[in-house]
Amino acid sequence: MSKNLSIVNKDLKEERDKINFNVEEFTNWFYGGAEKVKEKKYIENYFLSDKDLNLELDTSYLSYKDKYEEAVRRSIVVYKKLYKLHNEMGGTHEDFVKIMENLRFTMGAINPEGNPFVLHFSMFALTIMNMTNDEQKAEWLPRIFNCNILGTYAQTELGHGTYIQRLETTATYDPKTKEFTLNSPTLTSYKWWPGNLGHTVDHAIVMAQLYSQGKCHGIQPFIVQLRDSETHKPLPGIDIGDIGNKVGFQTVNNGFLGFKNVKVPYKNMLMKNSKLLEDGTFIKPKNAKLNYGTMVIIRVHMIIDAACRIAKATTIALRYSLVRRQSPINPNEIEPKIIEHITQQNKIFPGIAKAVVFKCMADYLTKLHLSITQEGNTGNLARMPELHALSCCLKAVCTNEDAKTVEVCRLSCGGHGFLRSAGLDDVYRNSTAAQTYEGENTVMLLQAARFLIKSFNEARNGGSLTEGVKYLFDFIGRNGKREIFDNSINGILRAIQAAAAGRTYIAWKHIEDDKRHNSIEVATNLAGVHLTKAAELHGYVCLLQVGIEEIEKIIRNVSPALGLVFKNILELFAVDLILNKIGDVIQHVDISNEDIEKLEKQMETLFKFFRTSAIGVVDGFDFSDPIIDSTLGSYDGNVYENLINAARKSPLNQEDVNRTFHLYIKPFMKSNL
Ligand SMILES: CCCCC/C=C\C/C=C\C/C=C\C/C=C\CCCC(=O)SCCNC(=O)CCNC(=O)[C@H](O)C(C)(C)COP(=O)(O)OP(=O)(O)OC[C@H]1O[C@@H](n2cnc3c(N)ncnc32)[C@H](O)[C@@H]1OP(=O)(O)O
Ligand SMILES: Cc1cc2nc3c(=O)[nH]c(=O)nc-3n(C[C@H](O)[C@H](O)[C@H](O)COP(=O)(O)OP(=O)(O)OC[C@H]3O[C@@H](n4cnc5c(N)ncnc54)[C@H](O)[C@@H]3O)c2cc1C
Repeated sequence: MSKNLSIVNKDLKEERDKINFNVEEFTNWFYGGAEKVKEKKYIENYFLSDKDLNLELDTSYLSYKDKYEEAVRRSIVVYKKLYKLHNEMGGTHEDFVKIMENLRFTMGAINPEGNPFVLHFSMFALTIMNMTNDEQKAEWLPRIFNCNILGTYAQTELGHGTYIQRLETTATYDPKTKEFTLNSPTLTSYKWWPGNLGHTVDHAIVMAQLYSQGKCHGIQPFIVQLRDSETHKPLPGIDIGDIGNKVGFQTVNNGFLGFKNVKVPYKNMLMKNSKLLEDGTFIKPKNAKLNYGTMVIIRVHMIIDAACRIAKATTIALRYSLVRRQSPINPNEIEPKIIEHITQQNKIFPGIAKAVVFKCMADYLTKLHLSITQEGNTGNLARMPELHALSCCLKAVCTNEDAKTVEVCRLSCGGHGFLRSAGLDDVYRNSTAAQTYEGENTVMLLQAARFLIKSFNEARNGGSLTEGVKYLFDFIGRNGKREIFDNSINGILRAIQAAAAGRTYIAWKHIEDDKRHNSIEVATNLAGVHLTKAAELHGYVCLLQVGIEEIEKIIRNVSPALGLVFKNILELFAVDLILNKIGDVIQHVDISNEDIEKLEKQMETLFKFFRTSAIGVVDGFDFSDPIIDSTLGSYDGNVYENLINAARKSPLNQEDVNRTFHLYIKPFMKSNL
């Protein structure tokens, strides 16, 4: 990639000269303030400038094993520096969090196919922080923080990932020895998928069915040592390894794990929620789903990951579209920048708007999570179901949109988008992995739909509803009449709400009708397609509603010029959404053909306005070149130079003639067949 940032492609420079708002002001909003931006830049540079990382090496050309080993090596360089920087900054917990938050994105540039330690610093540490009692915290947290032990979160098994109630790993308690014995009674009970498990970590949180006093007490978390701390050899009774090549995440070292009579001490069961007395008496938690808490936290975090992947992909696609020229629009004119083709705008602009609205949602959900967790810490668990439903719903809707948008961005780059050097393939692979991990998206939508159906029943019976689903009252209040469409942002919101409520009603009615001949469970299964559609529409309602509220606040706090850009972005998001969901809207909203045509025209007007702001917004996402890591999306826009330079680095181009010519091709050509 070209290094000389001063020589910016002239087409791109011309675009930047026309930006009519303060890009830095946008960046400050995106990262939560000028101070945070400064920190981000400092931390990013602190790590990425380290020559020991050897970022010049294009790891995509390495073998599976070499990729893993290089990812481990680079990660250790980073983590050593992390502790050095942490000390320099003052060594507080807040400092550590600051560095980790920024490292999340920087790590993507260092290990593009995944981080072999990611589970240690996320799900392993979080589970120990949130599900242990005070003695356990004192014992484990310092060792985790100092990396004296490394861990992962081992829940999924060969036979079960979704329906975790049926996990088969057993932990049987013996009050005489005060130990649990862990076993994998079947092949399908082998742990399968946990990240970093294969060869990297030596500990794991293992989710296993607890047996005590002859009874099964459901799945509980245990801290289990898997490998010897000196030799790293698997401990007796542990069968462990890597699960092999995958669609992506090649360096995450996802693993398998089987237990044969592995002894675990009493104190290693995480006891914040469920408790087991030393004599083997089990004490139920206040809510059995408290043991699912780590999954909820990660689902909340996944919304900002989705926003950032979209931001990265649209940055690449837009910068490329502003320097690539092809196909004259008027036959006698010069070839335009491909962004002038309106279909190209339609591919990229709504994606940029999604990144912004998802970021608003991520901020909202993070605050909600914090406040509901604080309530939980005082023993009030009333809002747990709401948080669960919302995090499931948005995890699914945002990662589905993320994968779709990233793929559209790749397509918008034509042939060059298919090159690895374009930088879109790892983003896509990470997006598509996110559709499955931390709860498969259909399953997540069905969880959200459970909440919607409950709320619908509540609304019909005149009960009370949480804020986010109050629109169900409006639907019921209309008594079968359709919502009348009006072409304003709030009109669009009401239309999507009517579509979501209408689809919830269809699903509800489907269940009620089927219940006459079937059990409620069978009836619910038969309504599944409607339920997922209802949950998806509900997710869009939440996004638009939060988008409207947050962007109104932003507009009050930023300069008028940037305010106009935010207004434009919000409208883009809303109009794109309603046009994409028009089939659902027509079913429940009185909307005419003229209204739809007006919306389509409005979209064109919005594109026209956004045409000049778009580059400012993607520059404002502030991904530095090493983070973008793209021949098509670098800041200087010197796409063609970048492409040829990257091609020259192909291992095949390091010699004029490849040995296969003499070995196979020449003899074949001379053989006269
Ligand atoms: C530059 C750009 C770069 C940007 C990117 C940057 C970084 C990204 C990089 C890396 C990514 C980071 C992380 C590393 C990657 C991967 C890690 C992956 C880790 C995993 O992949 S780790 C395994 C996750 N594995 C799952 O995710 C399993 C899914 N499966 C379940 O989650 C459950 O199994 C469920 C819920 C389907 C059924 O569970 P069940 O059978 O026990 O429950 P049941 O259906 O009976 O429901 C009974 C009642 O409980 C309620 N309920 C349920 N859950 C609740 C909760 N949590 N809170 C409150 N209530 C809850 C229900 O709502 C219902 O309520 P009601 O009855 O009132 O309706
Ligand atoms: C990259 C990656 C990293 C991962 N990391 C970890 C990790 O660190 N630790 C860990 O423990 N796990 C991890 N996992 C496992 C992951 O959490 C599970 O794969 C995921 O929860 C889906 O479960 P499953 O594989 O059992 O899918 P399944 O549930 O078998 O899904 C298969 C199909 O069945 C459908 N289906 C299943 N149940 C229902 C239902 N109730 N209603 C309707 N349809 C249904 C699904 O929609 C899907 O179409 C990871 C997975 C991936 C891909």
